[in-house]
Amino acid sequence: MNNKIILLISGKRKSGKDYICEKLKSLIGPDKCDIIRISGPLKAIYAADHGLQLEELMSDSPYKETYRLDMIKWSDEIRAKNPGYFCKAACDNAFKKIVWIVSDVRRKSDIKWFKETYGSIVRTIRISATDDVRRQRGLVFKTGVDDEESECGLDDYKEWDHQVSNNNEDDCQIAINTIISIVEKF
Ligand SMILES: Nc1ncnc2c1ncn2[C@@H]1O[C@H](COP(=O)(O)OP(=O)(O)OP(=O)(O)O)[C@@H](O)[C@H]1O
Repeated sequence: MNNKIILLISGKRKSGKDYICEKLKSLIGPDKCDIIRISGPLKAIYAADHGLQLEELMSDSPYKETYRLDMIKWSDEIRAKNPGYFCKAACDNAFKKIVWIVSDVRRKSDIKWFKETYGSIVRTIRISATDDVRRQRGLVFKTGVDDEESECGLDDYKEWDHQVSNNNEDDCQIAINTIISIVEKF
């Protein structure tokens, strides 16, 4: 089954990327749609390289935070040599579905790789929420995370196909409707 559309989702921490992506997947249907995380194989490769437990790295445990900074540095070194390395690994490992939702697009090089690889079926979507709302959802600013490329690399990107807000349930519903109508056009 070939992809008909690939949605690249970007947003700051706690903007609600996972929340919206999970809703989209259940509305479109898991038989037609899957969520891809570029950080999925990244964490698996990092864990294997460093003798760590992948399950703990993937969960929301304090353990994950301990390695977050080092993982960013390590992956930046790999990306410097091959910018699409982790994007390709994520796609290679993904189930073939009509709709792929890539839920953690963080860099201009991620968008470039997807557009070069998949062309016109790629749509870019930026989700935003105010700083207050993000803090209410548990965001605590971390130097070395929130001021790094992995978090800020797309702040000045201007070519989003669609931009949606997710400050509350009403916003979320509008965002979902907007994205579903994009998918239905394909
Ligand atoms: N529209 C919404 N209504 C209610 N709760 C929401 C909404 N959007 C997100 N949340 C909640 O806010 C928290 C953060 O959302 P989520 O994990 O989806 O953000 P994220 O952008 O994926 O964050 P991170 O980049 O840190 O993984 C979660 O607890 C989620 O349930």
